[in-house]
Amino acid sequence: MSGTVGKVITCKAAVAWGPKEDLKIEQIEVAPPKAHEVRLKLLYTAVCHTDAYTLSGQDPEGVFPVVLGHEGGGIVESVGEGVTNVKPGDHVIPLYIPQCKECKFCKSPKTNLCQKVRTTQGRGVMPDGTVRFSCKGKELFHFMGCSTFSEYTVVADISVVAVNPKAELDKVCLLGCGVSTGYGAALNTAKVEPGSSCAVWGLGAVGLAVGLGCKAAGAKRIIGIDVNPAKFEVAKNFGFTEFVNPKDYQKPIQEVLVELTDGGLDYTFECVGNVNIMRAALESCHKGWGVSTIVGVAGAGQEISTRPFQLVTGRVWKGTAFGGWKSIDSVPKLVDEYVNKKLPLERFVTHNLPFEKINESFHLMHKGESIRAVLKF
Ligand SMILES: NC(=O)C1=CN([C@@H]2O[C@H](COP(=O)(O)OP(=O)(O)OC[C@H]3O[C@@H](n4cnc5c(N)ncnc54)[C@H](O)[C@@H]3O)[C@@H](O)[C@H]2O)C=CC1
Ligand SMILES: N[C@@H](CCC(=O)N[C@@H](CSC=O)C(=O)NCC(=O)O)C(=O)O
Ligand SMILES: [Zn+2]
Ligand SMILES: [Zn+2]
Repeated sequence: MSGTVGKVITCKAAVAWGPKEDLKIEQIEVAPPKAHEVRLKLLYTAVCHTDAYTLSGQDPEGVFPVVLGHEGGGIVESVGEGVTNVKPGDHVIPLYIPQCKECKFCKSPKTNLCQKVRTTQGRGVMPDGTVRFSCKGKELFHFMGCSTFSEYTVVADISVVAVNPKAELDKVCLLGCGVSTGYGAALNTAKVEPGSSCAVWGLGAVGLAVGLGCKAAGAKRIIGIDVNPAKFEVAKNFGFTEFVNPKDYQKPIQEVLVELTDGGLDYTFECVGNVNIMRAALESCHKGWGVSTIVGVAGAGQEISTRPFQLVTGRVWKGTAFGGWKSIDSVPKLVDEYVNKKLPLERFVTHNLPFEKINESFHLMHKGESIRAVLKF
């Protein structure tokens, strides 16, 4: 049995003390897991745009001080009473959408949005309403049920899954959010069909993973749209067949795309988090059957709009969270897809950095220079 079991662990974490501030590397205390909780030692984490969104102060659920992070890979250090799904030593991925298998959402095949701990998770606390982190005498909030920007974290047992130990954690950590989300948006939410035409706004990790999903589904045309043309060369490696930069056109991008595709696309995806692009993506869809999927997360107070006629005439507006994957059932299968060389996670890793350089990872993302920077503890 490990010498840390049942004890408070002091370790390194990147603390967000307030919105818009750089994260600060601090020594924090991590309490032992309570019943139905698991304490993990994270080995790797990456930064998703949603971490930056919450840090920007635009997230209505954002609370500070907080330990952000939700794309991670690690090893179970200890488990609380009643935990049966994982054990110390297991290689695991924390899950921001849990799967309790008991709530009505879990029992429905129509959704992956388990609601068992959603309320407490949104308030930044564990299911019993308390936190496991402290620093300099102050309590720190949890984030998205994961808080992977810490060497050790505590999560609910339904928010963690064991994966094939042969899979490198510095790659499969990406399945905790961005890659799974984009891939599933195409396969599960939109259900892209063979021979179809697709367009994806935002060629970050999420949008590039949509490209892989569209390709896996047999799409014929996959158009990548970004205002940073440096993304186009990279995206050729993710199934994209052609590219459009909205800055190259005077007219609305939906008009450009409808002309380019003989009346519109079969499937479009918004992976930026901009409500004007969400509208353009819907209006770029083909009359009668085009499906537009919102993946990006828009800031507090933002609303989408379009003429209802767009829907009356057969376009469909959808959205996806974690690509529609029921997390505990699906993440181990996605890990196996990586191990079997079907899902090329290594293509998303543009930088490997020590954990202490986490602020650089945010800067690289904002400058459009990284797809994912994987941080090593
Ligand atoms: N629904 C869900 O479950 C999830 C949603 N997200 C959201 O997906 C979005 C993308 O996340 P990441 O790929 O991590 O971000 P990222 O920052 O790596 O990529 C965003 C891309 O959008 C491009 N972009 C920015 N403005 C644009 C514009 N006006 N037109 C076209 N392209 C533009 C950027 O150049 C960049 O390539 C974020 O909003 C994030 O919060 C992320 C993960 C899960
Ligand atoms: N807290 C935000 C909502 C943020 C959001 O939409 N999150 C996505 C995941 S983004 C991952 O990187 C999501 O899955 N949402 C489902 C959920 O139940 O939160 C707000 O309050 O607007
Ligand atoms: Zn559930
Ligand atoms: Zn994310």
